[in-house]
Amino acid sequence: MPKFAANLSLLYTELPYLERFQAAAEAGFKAVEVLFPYELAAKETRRALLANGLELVLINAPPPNYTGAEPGYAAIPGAEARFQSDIRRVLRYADVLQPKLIHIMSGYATGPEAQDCFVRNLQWAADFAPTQQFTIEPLNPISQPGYFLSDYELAAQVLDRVSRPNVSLQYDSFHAHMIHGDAQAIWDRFCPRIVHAQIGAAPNRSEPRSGETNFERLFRAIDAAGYSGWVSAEYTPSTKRTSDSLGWMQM
Ligand SMILES: O=C(O)[C@@H](O)C(=O)CO
Ligand SMILES: [Mg+2]
Repeated sequence: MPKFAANLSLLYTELPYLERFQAAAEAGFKAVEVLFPYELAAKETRRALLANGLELVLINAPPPNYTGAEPGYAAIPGAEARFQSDIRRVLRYADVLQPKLIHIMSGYATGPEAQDCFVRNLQWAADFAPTQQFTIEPLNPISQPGYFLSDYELAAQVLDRVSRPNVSLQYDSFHAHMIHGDAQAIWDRFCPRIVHAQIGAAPNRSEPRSGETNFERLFRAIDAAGYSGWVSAEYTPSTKRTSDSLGWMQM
């Protein structure tokens, strides 16, 4: 079975943020991810990680997203200064939190100029922080209309042009299914360049087992690919308590 991590921005939201770490550890998770840990000082999140023996897999850049601001500036021509100052801020958090990965969000944009800008900005971030591993993640246009990185082919093209060893692909079974209609086919095609995976059923983004993706088959394929990264549970539980939604881990 793959190594599962818990996304604490979507799981355990029935609990206050700092209590989610203990709940995840009690459920057996050894690693977590937090999309936007910027509302609290980094040391608060660090304390919660240490107290519960948890590794931090991933945070997102830039802050914030769910509060209604733009989901990134990386592909927006003219916003380079904003992009760079956001990355510097995220790296200050990363100094304290030591996330394995930072997911850089493209923002809303379209066309060849946006792609050129995205490539340049990713190269800048990769060279500015050469020991940090970065990811990009295609998001589906129903959940994120107008988001630049909305396709895995496009992500592969961008990564080829960026050509930096510390910028790679983040796979999300929910988005992959919503974009391309088949999460498994996208895993099979792009797995050699995937350094981080997230899972959620489609189309309703609830726990694996429901929906149109065959997760038993997907987990077998992840193992067969020799993938050694984390597979993060990033879904909205259909149950009141997240702990009641974890049956899929025993598949
Ligand atoms: O899939 C998602 O929505 C996330 O992984 C994300 O980073 C968007 O904020
Ligand atoms: Mg995701």
